[in-house]
Amino acid sequence: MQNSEQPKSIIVIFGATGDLAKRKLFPSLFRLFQQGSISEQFAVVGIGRREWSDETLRNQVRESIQSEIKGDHTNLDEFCNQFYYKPFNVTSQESYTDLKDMLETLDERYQIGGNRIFYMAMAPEFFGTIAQYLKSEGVTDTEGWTRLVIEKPFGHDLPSAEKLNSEIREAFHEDEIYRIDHYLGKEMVQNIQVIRFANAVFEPLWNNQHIANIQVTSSEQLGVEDRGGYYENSGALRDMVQNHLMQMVTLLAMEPPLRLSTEEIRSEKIKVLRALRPIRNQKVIESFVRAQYGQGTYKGDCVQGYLKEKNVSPESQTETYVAGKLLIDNYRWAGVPFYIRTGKRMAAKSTKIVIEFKPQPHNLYHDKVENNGANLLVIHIQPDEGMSLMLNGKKIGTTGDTSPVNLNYSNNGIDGINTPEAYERLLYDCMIGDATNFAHWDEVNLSWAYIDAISEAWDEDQTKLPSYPSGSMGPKEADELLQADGFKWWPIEDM
Ligand SMILES: NC(=O)C1=CN([C@@H]2O[C@H](COP(=O)(O)OP(=O)(O)OC[C@H]3O[C@@H](n4cnc5c(N)ncnc54)[C@H](OP(=O)(O)O)[C@@H]3O)[C@@H](O)[C@H]2O)C=CC1
Ligand SMILES: O=C1O[C@H](COP(=O)(O)O)[C@@H](O)[C@H](O)[C@H]1O
Repeated sequence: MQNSEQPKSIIVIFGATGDLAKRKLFPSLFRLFQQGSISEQFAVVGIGRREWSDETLRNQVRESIQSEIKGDHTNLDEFCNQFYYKPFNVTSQESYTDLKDMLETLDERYQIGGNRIFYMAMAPEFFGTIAQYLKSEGVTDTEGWTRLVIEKPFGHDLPSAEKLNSEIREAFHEDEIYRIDHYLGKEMVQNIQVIRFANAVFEPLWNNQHIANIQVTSSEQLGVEDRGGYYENSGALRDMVQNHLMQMVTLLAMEPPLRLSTEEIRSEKIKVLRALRPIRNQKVIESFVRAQYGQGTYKGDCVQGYLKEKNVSPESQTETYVAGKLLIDNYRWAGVPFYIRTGKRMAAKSTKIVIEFKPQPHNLYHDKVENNGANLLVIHIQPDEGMSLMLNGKKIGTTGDTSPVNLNYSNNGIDGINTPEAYERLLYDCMIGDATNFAHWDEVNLSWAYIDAISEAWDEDQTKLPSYPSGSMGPKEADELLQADGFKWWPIEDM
């Protein structure tokens, strides 16, 4: 990645002693630094309660980079020396005055011009308090720009998201708020728009005349690991569907924006969410399947079911798997189901989008093959990145039969390097003030409204949660969801 603009700013990380900072933020900042994508006029201030010194934080940053980034570590010391640490409890108002003084000193030292990013890498219950103290104690009062980066989850449901939003809006304008959805930083998620809007062959077919259904799968092999406490209050619906899967659906379904500006793109995505057919009560039960992983296998080893995981109630009704059918009530998509599914402890770690085109009105080859293979466009989000187009060709030989042909394009080998980490792009976008790949409040609001109706129906439904064996692709109920419409899930493991 080569960026022409070299933004300068102080990045204040609330939660710098935590897991996210260590695994994602420090390595991403280092990559940007190494590429020259951020100017040398930057400083990072880490905050946590631990009584660390600047030196302790710098050592942590160094270790995190050495373990996360293989290869070139040139300029690592230079990079680490621009990190500073301030221990305080974020609920203590007085500490913000010291923070303000510290930032002013660093601003002067590195000639940053008052630009500040406040990154909330902490539990969400602190977001509102931090934002309010940043404002009341004058930390946001600078000559330059100030931006707030908010990690997920953005609320637990619509009312809590509204409350959080109104708290942070007292201190920051909407255009200063960057709500992270790390899927929006993934290479191939960003490529959805390009595939659609830069190819004359796809856009004319991108509608209910030609598309039979769209399937979005994001499966994981890992279980909840040590996040049982968080996951018990979340479940797959809130953890993955409300944000990542809904975002992918909006990108697939949106109309072409007037231009590629943040406002125009967001406006089209919001229209998709507004067009979602609302579902309640029995309709939820018919359109959405939830399930929990049971005992099974993971990479050949026997693993326990969800109910035996750490910090999980043995009676838990929390879903670790969701499959659902969304309908979008507009001219383009009337009658086209968007099927989504996500789960933990599934057969593969994979995120893929399959666009299944309608069959031709008449099969000229009916005397040789009853049905030609379906034409599929597959967008490979991860772990492999690329796309493939499943067509039909003539079977080699004299029979004249048709046979499937797979046109495959893979990003993976192109530059011989991995594509940038999602966090790397998103941090850079925030520094240059590009909010396109962050969620606007209206998107969050509309997706919570849709999700809340599902959780309400599930809360009232007394039926026992179906189980699926760890290492499988989910429960049979998810297959039945598509069979009822005459479709099937396309296998994602071997596409
Ligand atoms: N980890 C990940 O991969 C992902 C995390 N997220 C989100 O990012 C956020 C952070 O997650 P994660 O890093 O895993 O969490 P951790 O529990 O690892 O870290 C929490 C951080 O908050 C700090 N902290 C807690 N209470 C206070 C306080 N009162 N005052 C000051 N600092 C405090 C801790 O510092 P100390 O202990 O020193 O006080 C620590 O640095 C969460 O919102 C999570 O949902 C989102 C996606 C992925
Ligand atoms: O946001 C989350 O995403 C991860 C999956 O992310 P991916 O980039 O590895 O696909 C998921 O494991 C986690 O539960 C969820 O909070």
